[in-house]
Amino acid sequence: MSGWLIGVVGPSGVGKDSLIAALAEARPRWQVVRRAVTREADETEPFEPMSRATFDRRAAAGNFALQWEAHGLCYGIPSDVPARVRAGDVVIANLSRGILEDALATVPSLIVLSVTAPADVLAKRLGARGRETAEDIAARLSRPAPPLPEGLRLVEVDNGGPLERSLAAALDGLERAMTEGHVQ
Ligand SMILES: Nc1ncnc2c1ncn2[C@@H]1O[C@H](COP(=O)(O)OP(=O)(O)O)[C@@H](O)[C@H]1O
Ligand SMILES: O=P(O)(O)OC[C@H]1O[C@H](OP(=O)(O)OP(=O)(O)O)[C@H](O)[C@@H]1O
Repeated sequence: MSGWLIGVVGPSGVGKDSLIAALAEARPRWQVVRRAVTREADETEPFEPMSRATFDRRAAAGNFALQWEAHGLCYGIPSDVPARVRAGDVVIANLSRGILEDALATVPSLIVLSVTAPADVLAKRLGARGRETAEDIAARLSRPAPPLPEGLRLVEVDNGGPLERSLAAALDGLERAMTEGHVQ
């Protein structure tokens, strides 16, 4: 039986990486994708940091199943992800809303976990996270939200409240979507 790709999307600061870490702790068999990102390593997310030149070389060599640019950075999802999902693994990745059509074409057993929170909460969280400058935070907050494509298996979670509540809602929605997906 095929596994699943859980694509976690939502605006900067909404809590995608926090929710991904909580999901992985709650479901130890679910595997978190280590993205390639053209940014210095930091504590917010376990990604593979690399230069733009290395990223471009890896992309040309076919090392990414999905790739995109946002916030002046390049992001890549390793090329083994589709095979891992076909082999039955449940794999979680922090994705851009702009590449979901590509993601669905690449991994048909995709479930999108869309995370939301009010704008004032996002601003406060990005400030507290302290990864970006004030200027970068303003740019992230003013970036228009790419629309979600039609026809996705979609689970929506409001992370405006405590993370534990969002985790419970996400687990419930994701496990329902997995059960429904497999009986179709
Ligand atoms: N439910 C929550 N309540 C309070 N703070 C949160 C919650 N979810 C995330 N945070 C905090 O908000 C900041 C941004 O979260 P993060 O997971 O990095 O978001 P994203 O990956 O979507 O940019 C972090 O400092 C994180 O600890
Ligand atoms: O097209 P969008 O849906 O707006 O998403 C664009 C990018 O923003 C997030 O990046 P990143 O992980 O660098 O930032 P974040 O942790 O602050 O969300 C997300 O993971 C995407 O890579």
